[in-house]
Amino acid sequence: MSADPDLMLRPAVADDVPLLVQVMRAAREAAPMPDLPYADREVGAHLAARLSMDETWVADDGDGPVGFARLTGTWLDDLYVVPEAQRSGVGSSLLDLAKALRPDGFGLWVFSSNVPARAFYARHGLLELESTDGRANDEGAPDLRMVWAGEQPLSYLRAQIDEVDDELAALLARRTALTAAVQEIKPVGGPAGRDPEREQQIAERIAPMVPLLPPEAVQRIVHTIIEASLDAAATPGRD
Ligand SMILES: O=C(O)C(=O)C[C@]1(C(=O)O)C=C[C@@H](O)C=C1
Repeated sequence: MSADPDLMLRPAVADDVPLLVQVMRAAREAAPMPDLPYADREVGAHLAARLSMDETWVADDGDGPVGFARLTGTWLDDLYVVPEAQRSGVGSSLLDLAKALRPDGFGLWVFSSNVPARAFYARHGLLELESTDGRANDEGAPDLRMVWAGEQPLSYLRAQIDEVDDELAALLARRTALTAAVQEIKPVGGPAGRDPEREQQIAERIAPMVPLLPPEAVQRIVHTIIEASLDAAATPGRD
């Protein structure tokens, strides 16, 4: 649907903050997501403090804010539209603005339960890249990281792959060192003398944490890592 012709997108000012708190609260209460775990005063103080650090944009229909978006350098941290103005193009206008302001792409977190918001972002070309059990967010509710991969999506996604590969390399280094340490106290005699039962337990324990891979694939990866680590531990002068 096309947006209200009177709709204006403008940078937020300090006077907007109390109304933005109301927009956020109304939007959250109407959506299938956890309640906001803060008082209005705390939300207002946070938004006010972020005004000078982030880019906060208000969607104003002439009678005041009906939605707003808050962008950091790489995240769309808030995008809220009051229930009465939803499905009228306000959210799309704010999201299009975010894309124009961050042509290299951005990420956002959405609660897994918020199926309408996930569908809205998917319709606008965002990808779901990661899910969590919610332990790390203030609401303790499962969430998803979605990204808009920007105008050069291959570059954006490759940069994300490089970041994850750095983490994988660090984990691989730690794990290889642990396999070598176990060999010091309980030699299995190199790749030939492995403990298949223990390796099976490891693969079965972690497979559910990698739902996008079949359990057999996780098992192959675990075995490959252990084999290579045992090889390295048995090869003098590698470290
Ligand atoms: O847990 C052990 O007994 C180990 O030797 C460690 C380890 C591993 O790296 O996880 C290595 C070889 C065995 O086949 C099983 C597991």
